[in-house]
Amino acid sequence: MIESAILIKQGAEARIYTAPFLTRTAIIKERFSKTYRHPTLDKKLTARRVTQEARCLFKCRKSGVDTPVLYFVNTENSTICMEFIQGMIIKDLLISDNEYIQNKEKQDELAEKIGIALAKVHAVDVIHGDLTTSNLMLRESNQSLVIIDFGLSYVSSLPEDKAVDLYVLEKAFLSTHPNSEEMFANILEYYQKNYKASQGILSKLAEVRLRGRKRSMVG
Ligand SMILES: Nc1ncnc2c1ncn2[C@@H]1O[C@H](COP(=O)(O)OP(=O)(O)OP(=O)(O)O)[C@@H](O)[C@H]1O
Repeated sequence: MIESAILIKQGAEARIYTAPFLTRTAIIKERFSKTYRHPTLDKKLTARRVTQEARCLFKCRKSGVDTPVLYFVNTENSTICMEFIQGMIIKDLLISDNEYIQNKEKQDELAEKIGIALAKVHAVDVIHGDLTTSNLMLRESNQSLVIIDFGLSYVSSLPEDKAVDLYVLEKAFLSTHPNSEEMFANILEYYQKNYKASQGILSKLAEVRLRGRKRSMVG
């Protein structure tokens, strides 16, 4: 890792650093090896994951979703270098910013941005894989909604996969932000308005919810 990099997060799968990049600040995400895996297999799987994350990030950005700009990828040392987003994490906004907690109009504005961004992601068949309010940010400069952390992303055109993506976000919303049912319903409304193929996905979402409820009753 470059000398001036500062470790900001040590996760289960990756370390996240900030580091200077030309005249800017970059985020460097370094995946580390899993010691329980055979070294050759591990190297191959880690390289595949790094490539997949970079591909999905790039695919979304190319189609008009605001994501960090991809600076470079190095599969040899399993790192992705990308733009550092100056802004607020949506989870923090909804937990500690009174403007958002109390103002329905502000929440609706945010729901529209999230719904439109998700519609664009799914329209190019990217499944984010880890949609939570921690992986959504608002850019400080222009208040644009930015999607981060494509670490579990993959490409699929299946309505079922898109529905599960939405379900994961719904679960995250309802478990992290009390009384956010209306806001999440608005997100889905904007998603639907901005994505022609959404009908089948929303029907699948109803099925996925039902399965989730049955599972939690058994468990
Ligand atoms: N491009 C970015 N700009 C600004 N901050 C970022 C960026 N990428 C990541 N971060 C910060 O680092 C944190 C961890 O990044 P990321 O979610 O990509 O890693 P992770 O280890 O996969 O985390 P998680 O456990 O949430 O899956 C984010 O929650 C965010 O605070």
